[in-house]
Amino acid sequence: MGNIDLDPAFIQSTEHRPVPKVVEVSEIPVIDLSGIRDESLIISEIGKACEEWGFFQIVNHGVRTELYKEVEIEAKKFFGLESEEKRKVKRDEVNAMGYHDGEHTKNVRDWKEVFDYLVEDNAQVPSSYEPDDKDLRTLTNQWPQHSPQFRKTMEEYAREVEKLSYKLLGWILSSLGLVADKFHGCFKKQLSMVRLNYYPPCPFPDLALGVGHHKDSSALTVLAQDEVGGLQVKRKSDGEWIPVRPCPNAYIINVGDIVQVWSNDRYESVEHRVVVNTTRERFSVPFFFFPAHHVNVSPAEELVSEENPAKFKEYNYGKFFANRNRSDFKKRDVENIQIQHFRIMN
Ligand SMILES: O=C(O)CCC(=O)C(=O)O
Ligand SMILES: [Fe+2]
Repeated sequence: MGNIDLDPAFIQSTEHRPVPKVVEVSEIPVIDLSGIRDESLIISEIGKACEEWGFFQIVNHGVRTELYKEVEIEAKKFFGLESEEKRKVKRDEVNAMGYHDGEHTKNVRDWKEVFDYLVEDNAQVPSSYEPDDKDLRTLTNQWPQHSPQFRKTMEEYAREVEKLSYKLLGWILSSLGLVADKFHGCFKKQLSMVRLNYYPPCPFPDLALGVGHHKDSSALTVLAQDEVGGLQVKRKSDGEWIPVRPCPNAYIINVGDIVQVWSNDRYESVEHRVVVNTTRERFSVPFFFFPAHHVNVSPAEELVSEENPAKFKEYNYGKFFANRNRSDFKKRDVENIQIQHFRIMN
């Protein structure tokens, strides 16, 4: 039966038509963290996922579902305010915390609005990325005044996810044969922050992205997403963009640049991006587990040997952070700093 003869009653709407090429989607692993499970099993599943994907989802993670629901409610209320109200807590060149609607990833503007806050308020960071400039400045949280509940909810949420992050880091390090708390001290006076992301519907989803392709500079990231979907991960095996299917009450965990360096390249910080759509707004909440500014990052000595020399030179996390937050690279059209710049070519 040719198309011309087809009774229109058969014709599916565009979104439901089968696509000619069926892409086989393999999913990132889902790992069950329930306390009754054998910890060594959890560790080996995490190790395998870090090696193969750099991404995994976790369920039964212990963070209360109702608490995250409150975060979502407060985030929706906040982004629904008049822009004049949101701009009262706008971040600026000096203080990187607060509201922002013009973020760029790799010099292209992202289709999103964000609100950032520190897990440990205040935090010290280098004033400039120049290696010889020893000046520090203070980052401070800015809280919107429209709802007394906002700050309380966000602070409680940050504390819960921070606890989870230490556990996850411990398991990741154990899977590498390292002592679980080897790097815990690096997070005293941490720069960790929570970001509320709001992606409005976009009339040009084929032209713009919610977040352009990037890798996280964190040790690891703990991300909550709603049921809309949009996050895509670059599959290590073939470089295909694979959607991360929303899974109720799960967190998405990804290896960040710091774990890549600590692991001496065993675990890679994998590229990801966010696509937008024309009809549905989307919310997501990443927790970036960042060390203190004075921490110098280099491969764990246990993972370096004559046969397996260090793949990275040491770098200072504070300077890396300051470099990422430079206000001049958009204008100068240069690439922002990457751990690749510290790679040792053997
Ligand atoms: O919204 C998401 O799903 C991911 C956002 C993200 O990758 C980021 O903010 O670094
Ligand atoms: Fe990211």
